[in-house]
Amino acid sequence: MPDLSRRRLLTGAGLAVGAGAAAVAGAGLVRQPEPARPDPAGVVVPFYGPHQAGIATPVQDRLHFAAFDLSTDSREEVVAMLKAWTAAAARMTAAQEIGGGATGTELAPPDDTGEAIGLPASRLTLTVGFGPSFFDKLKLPRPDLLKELPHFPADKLDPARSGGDLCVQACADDPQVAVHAVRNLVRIGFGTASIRWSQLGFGKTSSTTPDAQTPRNLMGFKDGTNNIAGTDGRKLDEHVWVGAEGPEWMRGGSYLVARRIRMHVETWDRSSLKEQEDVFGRTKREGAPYGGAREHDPVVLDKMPVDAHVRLANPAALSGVTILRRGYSFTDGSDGLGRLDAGLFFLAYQRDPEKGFIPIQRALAAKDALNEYIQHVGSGIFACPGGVRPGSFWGETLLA
Ligand SMILES: C=CC1=C(C)c2cc3[nH]c(cc4nc(cc5[nH]c(cc1n2)c(C)c5CCC(=O)O)C(CCC(=O)O)=C4C)c(C)c3C=C
Ligand SMILES: [Fe+2]
Repeated sequence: MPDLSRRRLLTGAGLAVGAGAAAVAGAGLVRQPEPARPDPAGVVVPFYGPHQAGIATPVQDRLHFAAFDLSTDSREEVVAMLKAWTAAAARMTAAQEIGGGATGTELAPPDDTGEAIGLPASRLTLTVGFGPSFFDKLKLPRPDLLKELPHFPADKLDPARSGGDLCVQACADDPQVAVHAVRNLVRIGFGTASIRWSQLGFGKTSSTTPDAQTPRNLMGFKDGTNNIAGTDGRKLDEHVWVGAEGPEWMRGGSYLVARRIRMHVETWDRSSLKEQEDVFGRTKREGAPYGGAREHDPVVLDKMPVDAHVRLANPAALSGVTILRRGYSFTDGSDGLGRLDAGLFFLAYQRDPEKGFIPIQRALAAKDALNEYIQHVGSGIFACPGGVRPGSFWGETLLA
């Protein structure tokens, strides 16, 4: 017998589908989340807080990232959708079914699609961002720092995998939980926003937990060694969280750059170990920087080849420029030419893209030895607002 939280109630998520999200908000029917239930397995990441979860949160194993386009220029409809999304997100991240649940009445489609019934929260986080076109479509003032990214040499961006008015980053330790969350947000958004492109990811390629073992990317190298730790409040404040310089709704938020980077793994696999290590300036097995013996030994730039990836991207080479990386590997089948469509879905959070991704990518695009083996094929930039308080909704201070 389902508990009270799973019984059918008249709710925002249910009404948003078909009747339109605006009707939900107007009628004030968005149900607030229930008090958190005991979490013996420690798998619930709190949804509310000064920052959105999913940025400094220890990186989960799986990703489902989705970029959406608005199908309306009505602010009221977008507000209604964001209210319904927020209410659903608060429930899904606590392993609660949304709306009237997955098995409400026989006579209507269930509010919750049901594939997460019985699954733990799996550390699900849902993080929302607004792209530059969101502001243009809704005639809202765009934050000064949210500009379309410049073109970088060798970019081969596919418009069908780039841009988007909004994005949702769903991360969880169980892929079914992440996919369920995005699917249900898509369903709620029907008529207001639709998916433009999406990306599944696995095998996190960046760690934000320095004590944990550093994960490896599909080139076989440890990735995330020199990253900002999610516990390093000073560095997060300096490089990731927007402060008083931003519009109020962005305080405690961050700018997200997403890049779908294809790896030519077949070419890579035919290169010598020496060539592979020279490309990064680190050893393959240990991940030690050239000139050092252990993974976390200090990076000494002039011990590395001049075009080594790490030498070019290290803050010491770029007047201190630092980002928080949160990428995932992907393998999306093959390309019809006998090659895997595999690579890195690169996600980076920063306080200011002009002092983060952009200068690093300019340096890498100009002379990174890695360029022979990769190609940037998708791109997006999004302003992720600060955290959500109980009773508020994603972007409230921007839109309300
Ligand atoms: C614009 C930013 C970056 C892009 C794009 C990027 C792509 C990319 N990186 C790897 C693999 C590794 N990157 C490593 C370090 C590293 N990379 C960036 C930035 C971008 N990478 C930074 C800022 C750093 C840290 C540099 C430092 O401070 O020393 C490493 C080494 C291990 C580590 O520190 O994480 C690897 C390996 C790939 C495969 C890739 C594109 C497909
Ligand atoms: Fe890198």
